[in-house]
Amino acid sequence: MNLVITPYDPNDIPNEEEIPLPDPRFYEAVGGEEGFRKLIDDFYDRIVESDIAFFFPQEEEEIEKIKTHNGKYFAEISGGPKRYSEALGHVDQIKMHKPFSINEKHRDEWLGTWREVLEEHAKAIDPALVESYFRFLDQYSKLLVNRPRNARAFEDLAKA
Ligand code: HEM
Repeated sequence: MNLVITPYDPNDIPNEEEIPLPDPRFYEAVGGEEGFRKLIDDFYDRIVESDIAFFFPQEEEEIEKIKTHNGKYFAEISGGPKRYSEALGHVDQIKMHKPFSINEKHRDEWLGTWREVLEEHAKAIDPALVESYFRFLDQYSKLLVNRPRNARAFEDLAKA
């Protein structure tokens, strides 16, 4: 499987409506509810150990909530049940991510973490399905970068 992180270019941001959703067969291919939950568990377990851990709560209980809540979103976009939108309606993810100052390095780390998870758990799946999921994340994450790369990071300011 070929999971490509395309470079972030502030002058070439995709239109949200034009980003193709992942192939809806991805959810079942990865093992439905149980299989998908394993992906999500592994993703957030790695995130809290990653270079972007500072964005996320560290308490076990809070991470559990995030796994359950955010997992519904990622399952839904992959062809799973529409539990996220049933609970919340339409959520503007760009607005939702505004409180977090995300730069392109953070995006790389976030996508790199997903790539590790997929390479580990989705080895046996049709690569085209996995690639369609990753391509969505790669494109959509460009909309969530909201801070220039060379801006002083919050974590640096906190250290100063
Ligand atoms: C670019 C790197 C990204 C960073 C650093 C990031 C960071 C965060 C943080 C800190 C939160 C709040 C804590 C939490 O609930 O998890 C969050 C929530 C969330 N993120 Fe991201 N995110 C990124 C990319 C994405 C992408 C590409 C998507 C979707 C394709 C996404 C979907 C979500 C969702 C669904 C939530 C929960 C929103 C809600 O409260 O309902 N994130 N993200």
